[in-house]
Amino acid sequence: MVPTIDAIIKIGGSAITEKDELETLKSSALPKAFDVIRKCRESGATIIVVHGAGSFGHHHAKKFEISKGISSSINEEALKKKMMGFSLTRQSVQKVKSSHWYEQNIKCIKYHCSRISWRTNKHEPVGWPRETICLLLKQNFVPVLHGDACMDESDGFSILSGDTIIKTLCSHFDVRRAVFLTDVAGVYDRPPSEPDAQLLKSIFVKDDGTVDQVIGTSQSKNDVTGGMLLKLNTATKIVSQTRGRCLVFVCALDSCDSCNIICSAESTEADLLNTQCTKIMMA
Ligand SMILES: Nc1ncnc2c1ncn2[C@@H]1O[C@H](COP(=O)(O)OP(=O)(O)OP(=O)(O)O)[C@@H](O)[C@H]1O
Ligand SMILES: C=C(C)CCOP(=O)(O)O
Repeated sequence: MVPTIDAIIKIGGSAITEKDELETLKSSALPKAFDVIRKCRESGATIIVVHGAGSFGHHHAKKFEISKGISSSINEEALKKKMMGFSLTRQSVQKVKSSHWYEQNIKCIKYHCSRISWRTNKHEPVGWPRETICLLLKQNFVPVLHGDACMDESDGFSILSGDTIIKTLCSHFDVRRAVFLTDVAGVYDRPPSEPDAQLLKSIFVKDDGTVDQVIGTSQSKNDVTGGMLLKLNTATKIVSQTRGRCLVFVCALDSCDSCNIICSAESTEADLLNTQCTKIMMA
């Protein structure tokens, strides 16, 4: 049986870390994330949490070019360096401390995206721990997952983003909402740092999976998973592959609307009119 998930929540690396500073958490952000998760649980929602890596993971992955995989002509010295980079990337992601998650009394289990549990081929997941996630949900735990450096069947190594994990979960489970919590209010028509950037309240996905709006994006200099562009591609794929059954939202972690967006079961257009977020849905 396909489990129904009320919401998959991405706690973005931009929201919980300083992406330009190596391995730096935003001290006030994790409590906010736990607050959101706790409130969703109190509302009775079945949720899965995926956290981003931010300044944990991306820096090492970039330095050692992990997402380029292992070239067939690589020499022994370069291979050694690559393997060290793979290991450092994975160790770095683990530093977004496991203990934080279960100390919060939310019944979360952080499930590491280990080499064995998630495998990719050409950077797309081909093996993942479906049964374990189903078992955690059945036992009323909140599975907490994250992206990582993974083994790739074609390229040796790959970088698997939490956003891609969410896309995979949405194509195998009956997910009603995917909510990306970041450090900005939603998707803007251009990078929010640019003058006159406008928040887009809605993005409509056409039958062919494309969107009409022209959206300019940028990404942090250390980002190896594509920044807002990957998020937008992921969001449109989720909406089109579920034929709009799963709604996607992008919203700020510190928005007072985030719990409403995640938990209110059937919030209407009108309910969301005054919320600061972007809703991505079928045209
Ligand atoms: N058009 C845009 N609309 C909104 N944000 C944008 C846009 N272009 C660039 N950005 C930047 O994208 C960032 C959010 O995307 P990012 O990929 O960093 O999210 P994340 O999921 O929080 O990060 P991570 O991948 O580390 O988990 C914001 O900090 C914002 O400045
Ligand atoms: C960079 C790594 C290790 C993967 C995490 O990707 P994210 O979820 O896009 O932050």
